[in-house]
Amino acid sequence: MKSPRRVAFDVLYKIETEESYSSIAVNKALKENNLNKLDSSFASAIIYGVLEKKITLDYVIRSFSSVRLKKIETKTLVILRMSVYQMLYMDKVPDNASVNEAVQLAKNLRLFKSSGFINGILRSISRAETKCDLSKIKDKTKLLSVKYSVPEDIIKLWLDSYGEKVTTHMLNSVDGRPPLYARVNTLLTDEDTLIENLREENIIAEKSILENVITLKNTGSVENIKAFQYGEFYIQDLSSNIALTTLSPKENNVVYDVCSAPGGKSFTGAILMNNKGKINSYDLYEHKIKLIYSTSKRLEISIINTKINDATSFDEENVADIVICDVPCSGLGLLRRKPEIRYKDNIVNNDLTEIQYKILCSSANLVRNGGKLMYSTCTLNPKENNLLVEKFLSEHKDFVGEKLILPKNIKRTIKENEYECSLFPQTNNSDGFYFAILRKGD
Ligand SMILES: C[S@@+](CC[C@H](N)C(=O)[O-])C[C@H]1O[C@@H](n2cnc3c(N)ncnc32)[C@H](O)[C@@H]1O
Repeated sequence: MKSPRRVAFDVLYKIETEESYSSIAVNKALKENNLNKLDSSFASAIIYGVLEKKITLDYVIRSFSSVRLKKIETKTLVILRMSVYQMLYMDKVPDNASVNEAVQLAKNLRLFKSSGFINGILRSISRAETKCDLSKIKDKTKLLSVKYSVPEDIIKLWLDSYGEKVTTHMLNSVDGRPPLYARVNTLLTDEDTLIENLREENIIAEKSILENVITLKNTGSVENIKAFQYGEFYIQDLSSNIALTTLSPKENNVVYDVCSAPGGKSFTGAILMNNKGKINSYDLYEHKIKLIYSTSKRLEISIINTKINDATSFDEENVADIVICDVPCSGLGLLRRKPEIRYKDNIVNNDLTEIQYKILCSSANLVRNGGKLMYSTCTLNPKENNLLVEKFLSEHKDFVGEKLILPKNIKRTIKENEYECSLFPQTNNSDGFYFAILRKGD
């Protein structure tokens, strides 16, 4: 059986070399290696911690290494990061233990030449009074980047777009595991009964700041929970729930959800519509469409029709009361949930805006006169959000921004047009998210 450190190493090496998603790689590795609860949480803490703190850890390694970071081969670097992470952030692990374990791991991986190098660097870090000395960094963007382990181009984007106060609050909130939110399926149960049922299964379930959205802890694998199997809830972040509650679809509406998989916004729409009316849920990929179909069945939702379609064009004859346009995006609002996203190349200067704009324009043709169009992303980048919607409104004079009435308890972080809202993790404890609601003139 593999040790938790070895499992953590395998996952981190895989993410580093194959661009796997952390949550998928972690769940798979924990299941395959049959680690007990304690070892699983130790391995997960190292994996997520190293991913979150990679830039900071590399800064420390660079300060103590005679070899340039780029010249250190990947397996050795991963072992160094794991050990430095334990020394810097895991108080319960004595430095000596983390160094010895790192050297042993290197030997187990037959990295005999590197084990001396690893031992040397780690021993000097462990002896140093100040392990991470940021005082030498004079540039503000670089300092924030190393301190919070977020690449400089993202820091620069946020400083320029949202200012220093909002950016530092956001950076302070991107570490650690985010809350796990679940939407109550009020077609089948109510919030209090579901919480009680979950507590009977030893799950810590609590109300959130939004009605019918609860937080879950101590779940283990969600698919094994009885209330989940009975269709009484599904996992959906607070941010999407805020957007859908604000959009407020009504019974007997016709709704088109043009980029819908895995289906969260369609399900919440159907529940708010009391399973009366019609929702067409489109997506580009068949395997993703199948997921919507199977979850609808579990939730006993009958008004969703799934269709494969490229949302840059439609051949629908009928128009809808509401069109939801939740486009593919750079995902900068998800740094807490998927820490590895931040290190992708060109995440800020991406070329997604072209397809996002195309999808928004083709979706606009599906809205009836007087109907609503919601544009949303899970990113915090004005180019994909505010500026794109501003351009749309300037080129589509038949649409106007609709004043948003946010649900009770939900607070804005920055001043924006009244038809749009950027949600920041530090304010409502949601993922970062953006949505705008536009109405087509009668
Ligand atoms: C942000 S996700 C949607 C999440 C979904 N609305 C929810 O709440 O569960 C974006 C989706 O757009 C789909 N997509 C990407 N390009 C597309 C296109 N050209 N046409 C339709 N769907 C597309 C992706 O497959 C992905 O499922």
